[in-house]
Order: sequence, then C-alpha cells, then structure tokens
Amino acid sequence: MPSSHYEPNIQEYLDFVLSNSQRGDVNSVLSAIDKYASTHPFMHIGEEKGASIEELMNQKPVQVMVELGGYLGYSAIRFANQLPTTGHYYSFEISPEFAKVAGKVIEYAGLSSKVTIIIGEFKYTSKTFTEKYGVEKVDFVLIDHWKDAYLQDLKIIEKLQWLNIGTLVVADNVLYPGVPEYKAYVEAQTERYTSKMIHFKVRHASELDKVLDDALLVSEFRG
Ligand SMILES: C[S@@+](CC[C@H](N)C(=O)[O-])C[C@H]1O[C@@H](n2cnc3c(N)ncnc32)[C@H](O)[C@@H]1O
Repeated sequence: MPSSHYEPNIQEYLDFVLSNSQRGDVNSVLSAIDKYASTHPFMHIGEEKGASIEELMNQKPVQVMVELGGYLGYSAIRFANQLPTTGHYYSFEISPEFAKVAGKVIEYAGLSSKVTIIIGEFKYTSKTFTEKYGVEKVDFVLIDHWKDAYLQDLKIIEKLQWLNIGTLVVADNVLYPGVPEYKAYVEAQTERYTSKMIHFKVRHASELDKVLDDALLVSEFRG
C-alpha cells in the first residue's frame, strides 16, 4: 500500500458485503469482498495472491498465524479459514475504525473464535503480545502493512524470537509499491532465510486502470 493511503467508505463496504453474502459462509463473504474490490479502490491481498498463500499454508502445518495489517478483514477471513480447528489467527491493525468493521465481517463469516484483532501500531502492540495471548512462537507471518515499517517490524519479530525454524515470513507488495530495504535485508541473510519471489500482475487500489508487476517475497526462517 502506498503511504498516501485513501480512506474507504467503510459503511458502504460493510453494507455491501453483508447484503451480498450469507452468514457463516466464508466463501460467499470472500467473493462479496472480491466483488466490492473489483469496482472500488481496495487494499486487500486478493484472490490470486490469496490462493498462493493458501498453497504455502498447505505445505506444512500452521497453528499460529500473524498478520501485520488487517485492514477490513479479508486476509484474516481467508487464511483463518485454512487453519485447523485448534489454530489461531492474530491480525494486527493500527486503525480502530478498520478493526471494528473487520471484526463485524469476521463474526459474520463465523470465524470470531479463530481470529483475534490487535488494535494499535505493531511496534507497540507486539511488545505485550506474548504476555497477553500466551503465544511465544508463530508458524506463519504475513507482512502487509505500511511499507516503511516492514523492515523495522521484521527486526522486532526477530528480537522477540517469534520465529520457529521453518516459519514462513511472507511480505506483500515487494515490487509495487516496493520495499527495497526489506528485500535487501532478507535476501542478504542466506544463512537465516531461504527466500523466493512469487510474481503477479496486479491492479493497484490507487490506479485500477493500470496493470503492474508485483511479488510476494516468501522467506523461510532457518534459525
Ligand atoms: C494493505 S492493508 C492490509 C490488507 C489486508 N491484509 C487484506 O489482505 O485484507 C494495510 C493495513 O495495515 C494497517 N497498518 C499500517 N501500519 C500499521 C502498523 N504499524 N501496525 C498495524 N497496522 C498497520 C493499515 O491501517 C491498513 O489497514
């Protein structure tokens, strides 16, 4: 997401999703959000990248997943739905307004018991995460918040020692808008991370008429 993010009409979004999907039917909720996003500027991970992340999640067991940047609930619904019944999804979101609407959509999709939204800026809320939720290690991290915070917040995650050997850290938008410092840092550490890019052609929320090159950077933590 560019740092000059726009403010969506969150009430219109909520009304649209609730009236175009069925309560408790995750796929219908995701389709309604995708449909809304096809005609409005919207910053969700989307169908194609979403499917790619689901594939990664299916390659090894994921019990605890964390995302930096929850927005209006799409990625939380999509990926929490892939977790086993004993799994849990923690969605960090700085905006209380976005978090409130995300919570409503997650509840409507029937996933409230699997998703916890943590409101506030990650660099602060991360400090009390283990103490509050009893979680010491995470199996999967999705980084999808402000681009200028990617590297700083990965370093916080490293310092807090949340990563298990084998934990996947997946960063979105590494080519557009781009996170060169994050990419250089992770790719330089070949002893600690095995990284690969997955490429996509995307339409960005702020320029829906243009097709752009983007990628997920998938980094497996090696210790
Ligand atoms: C691209 S959107 C996330 C999209 C979401 N993952 C999805 O696929 O539906 C980025 C979100 O990150 C949030 N955000 C930005 N900086 C943050 C920070 N430092 N801590 C927590 N959330 C942050 C923004 O408010 C915004 O909702």
